[in-house]
Amino acid sequence: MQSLTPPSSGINLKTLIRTKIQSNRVNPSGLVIRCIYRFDSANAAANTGTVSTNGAPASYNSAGHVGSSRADWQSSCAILASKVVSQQQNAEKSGGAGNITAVNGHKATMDLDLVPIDNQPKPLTITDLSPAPMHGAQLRVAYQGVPGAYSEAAAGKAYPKCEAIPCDQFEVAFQAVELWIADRAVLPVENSLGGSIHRNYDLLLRHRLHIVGEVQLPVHHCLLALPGVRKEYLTRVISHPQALAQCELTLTKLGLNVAREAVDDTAGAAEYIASNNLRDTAAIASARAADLYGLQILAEGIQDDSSNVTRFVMLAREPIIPRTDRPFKTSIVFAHDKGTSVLFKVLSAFAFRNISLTKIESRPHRNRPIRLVDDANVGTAKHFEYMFYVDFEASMADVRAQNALAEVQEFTSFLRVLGSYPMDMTPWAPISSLLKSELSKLLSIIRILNQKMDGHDGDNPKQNTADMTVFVQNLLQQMQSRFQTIILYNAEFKNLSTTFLVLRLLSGSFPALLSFNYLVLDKAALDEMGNRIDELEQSINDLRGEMGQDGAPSPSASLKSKEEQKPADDSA
Ligand SMILES: O=C(O)C(=O)C[C@]1(C(=O)O)C=C[C@@H](O)C=C1
Repeated sequence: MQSLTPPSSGINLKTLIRTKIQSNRVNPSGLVIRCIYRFDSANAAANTGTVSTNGAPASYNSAGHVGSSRADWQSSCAILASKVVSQQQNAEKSGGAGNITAVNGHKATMDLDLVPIDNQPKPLTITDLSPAPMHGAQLRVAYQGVPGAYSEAAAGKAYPKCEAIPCDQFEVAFQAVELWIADRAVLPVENSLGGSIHRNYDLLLRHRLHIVGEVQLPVHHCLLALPGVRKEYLTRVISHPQALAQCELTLTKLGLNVAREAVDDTAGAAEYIASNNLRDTAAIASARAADLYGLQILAEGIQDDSSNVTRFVMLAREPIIPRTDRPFKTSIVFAHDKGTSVLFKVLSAFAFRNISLTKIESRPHRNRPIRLVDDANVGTAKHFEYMFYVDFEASMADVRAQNALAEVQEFTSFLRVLGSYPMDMTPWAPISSLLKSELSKLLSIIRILNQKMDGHDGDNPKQNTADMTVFVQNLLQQMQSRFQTIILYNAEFKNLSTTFLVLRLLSGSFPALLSFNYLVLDKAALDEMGNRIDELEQSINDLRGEMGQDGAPSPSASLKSKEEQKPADDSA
């Protein structure tokens, strides 16, 4: 994965490492960084010591803890940074703003009238962690990414009015809390479409923070590009790997069979396009990222499932006191010397007590990834070893949970409670309200278009054709993207009256639009919009059939018949 960090005005990993390399006189091609990791008892035995980035064997110290000084901690983070430096060196060798190999290589000059990105908070980097700043009264919440990332929104949902602190890596967010730079971290652990964010599972084990809460955030992805860029110009789409995975099918449906490239976060992808003036690249990111970095939205709601949700956990230095007066969840991680055969026994400890599991995840047991079982007759079986992460619906204050864990402990060689915390019970945002808001935006676009077509907008009656062309193209692009969103929502939309209303309006508006737009829109765009209307109508008819509704006159039939009546040379 490429790494994008904020504009070069701030101190970042690159500068930290450059300084580090110079002061240590280390040859970059054989960079060896002294690193002491902090690990659990389960990991302590094997994961401490000197790590070599050039593949040289590592040696370990016996303490199994991070060194007591800040310098020790910083050097441990230099591992991340060394990777960044090598990427940067590659980028410098290969050159070209089109490559995302540079770490936040904001070298390209900006000739766009964009929102000044320098006003945005910069992601926290290793150097910012020393010395610890004075604490204000506001809760400081670390998240991974740059402003506009979904993690920032999750931080705001978890802790309204908090001071959200952007961090360039998940690891930095963990460390920020451990070093009292931040009070909490909010990190994604799983998504309903893309699955688990494995890195954070591994980091939960490596660090000593406690899960103190969870938030589930509906993730509504947009396709963003520089103003004026059209889908046809695109040769690649960049985003966080999770976001790329969540939009895979829709991108293909949109005809975007272009290269996909993974970067560190969604908003970072948007920022990168803006900073490097990349006209052949689109980002998958939030509407807020479009606002912040001056990009236009080419398509909205492009996630493959309209109810796309990411679950984030809130982390703190201290656990919260578990309660039983509201729904709680508990997260544990365990391993066993004898491998996976114990899994059934562990899980039955919950089943017998009627405790529901909400999630189970396995990760490689990094200390002992392989277990050899020798059998003189048949040879040697090589089993992979796992750490198991389980979330269950009960509070640690609940005696059922305590008994279940006492039993689990009997079967496992390692068990840790990652946290017992209130479940996110916020009501599900009904899809119809999202759809209604999309429809009302579509309606206002149609109204503006109608005014323009009729020459009633009055603000500039002498507007020349070129201005009008750009204006209408822009509005039609917005309409297309609203259509896309509506179609995605429509599958779940049961109340069809608003949809019919809009279609009727459209059937009134389109003939005028079409007659004008034969001059200003290419045929592909028109066809695409026509197809969308047909698809929408088809799905509405299907639903109406299912619901036994009376047939209203087909809006698109009326659109088509009006279109057929249009004179061939109608270009006014
Ligand atoms: O890149 C972002 O905006 C993030 O906040 C990260 C992240 C993730 O890690 O899954 C969060 C939510 C979305 O699922 C996509 C990306």
